[in-house]
Amino acid sequence: MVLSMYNSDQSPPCRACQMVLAYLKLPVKYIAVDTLKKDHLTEEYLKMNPQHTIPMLVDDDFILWDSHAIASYLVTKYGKDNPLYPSDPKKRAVIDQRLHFDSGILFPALRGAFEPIIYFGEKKPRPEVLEKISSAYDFMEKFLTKAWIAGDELSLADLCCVASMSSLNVVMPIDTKKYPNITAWMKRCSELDVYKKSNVPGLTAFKTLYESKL
Ligand SMILES: N[C@@H](CCC(=O)N[C@@H](CS)C(=O)NCC(=O)O)C(=O)O
Repeated sequence: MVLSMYNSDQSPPCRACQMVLAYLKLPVKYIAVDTLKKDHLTEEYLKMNPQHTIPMLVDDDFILWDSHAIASYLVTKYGKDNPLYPSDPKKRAVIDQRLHFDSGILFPALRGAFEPIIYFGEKKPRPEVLEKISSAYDFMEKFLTKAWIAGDELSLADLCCVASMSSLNVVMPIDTKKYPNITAWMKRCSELDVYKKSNVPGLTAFKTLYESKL
């Protein structure tokens, strides 16, 4: 097995995969992709991933993109029966639902906020974007009735959602009084070794970049 991942530490979906790789203690070679320099739009990259997104995993001759697909592939292939992504159909289904929530709600809200600022010179997030973030926070608060986003155990869904949520917190700080469940969950996540090792450095770089453009 030779794993490589096309990566940028600032990218929340890349950080989610980094946390999964670190959790499973898998050796990986990171290949830096600078989207500001359009590294992801080269002919060579597009041949591998026509959707030109990062993260992209290469496992020998197998190529896979999308952080959620990568995260579940890694546990299914290399972390058999790991509680991060249990094989019990109902437990797995709830985790999948939260992963789709990240993919369909959290990350699009984040992307809608940071792209116009980082890439297109806008100076503050648009009001409709802030409304989407606020609605995403409302959903998260309701989901978080247990310690972790999919129940009593830490799962892939926590690692993916916290990469997005910690970045959304840069764009629109989470109101600790209005969102006590989110606040407690974010604290729990921030105490994980993988969060400290694989989310904090990229999150700090994302914050610095985002704030430099305001
Ligand atoms: N749903 C995808 C989103 C990936 C994504 O959009 N990544 C951004 C960086 S944070 C990217 O690749 N942007 C460049 C592009 O889409 O062309 C995932 O979870 O991997």
